[in-house]
Amino acid sequence: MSAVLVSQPTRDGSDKLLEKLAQGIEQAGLALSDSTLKKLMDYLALLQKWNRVHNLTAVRDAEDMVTLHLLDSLSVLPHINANNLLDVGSGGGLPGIPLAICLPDLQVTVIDSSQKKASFMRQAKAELNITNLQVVSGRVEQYKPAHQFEIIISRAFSEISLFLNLTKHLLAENGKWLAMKGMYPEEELAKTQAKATEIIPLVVPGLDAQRHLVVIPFNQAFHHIGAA
Ligand SMILES: C[S@@+](CC[C@H](N)C(=O)[O-])C[C@H]1O[C@@H](n2cnc3c(N)ncnc32)[C@H](O)[C@@H]1O
Repeated sequence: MSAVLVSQPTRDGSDKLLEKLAQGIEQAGLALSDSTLKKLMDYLALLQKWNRVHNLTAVRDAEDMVTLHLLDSLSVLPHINANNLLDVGSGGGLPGIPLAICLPDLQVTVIDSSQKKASFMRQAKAELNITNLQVVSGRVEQYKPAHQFEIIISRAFSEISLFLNLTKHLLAENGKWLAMKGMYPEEELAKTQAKATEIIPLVVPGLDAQRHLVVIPFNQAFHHIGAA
């Protein structure tokens, strides 16, 4: 009797992506529940789906999205200690949406001047039921919210000095700006009189490229900007 070859059931792509995400989260020293991981995966699937038609991000490969978008966004998680946060120029929701998913007690506002990107973020909020997420469509320098923010963050938005200037009316007096950067941003820092109190190297599992988080408290920047 000839041997019967029984093939292993193949894991579908979403299993592999979930495994990659779970491993990265563990390597980053973060502890997230299974339901949070699932929501992050649902967000990724939605981003991929919309990206096919609406060109929300240049990163197209799903595995790259796990590293370059989810794990990169979540690398700042240990540095978020606030009640509310504004993510400026959030695009497809990065880093704001992953942060909102992982920190349900944090009120997250995401703003983008592109209607198309804001529509996607509204869809993500509705489909994934992210109740602590507010989506604003418009230019941040014209944004007039009812309250100021304890943290204003941006990734791939602008040089540090412009980021501070466009958002100075939005930061609470005890608040801080967090600028997510690649290489140590020596030139950008030289161009602003605002003082970064910390420049924290970020570790993104699976990524060799450098990442830095620039921390600028309100009281280290406001007077310089105001005087400019
Ligand atoms: C390079 S994308 C970065 C998107 C996202 N933060 C990321 O890391 O993938 C910059 C985003 O900033 C938005 N943007 C540019 N100027 C803006 C402004 N003045 N106010 C609000 N959003 C702005 C653009 O529409 C774009 O989506």
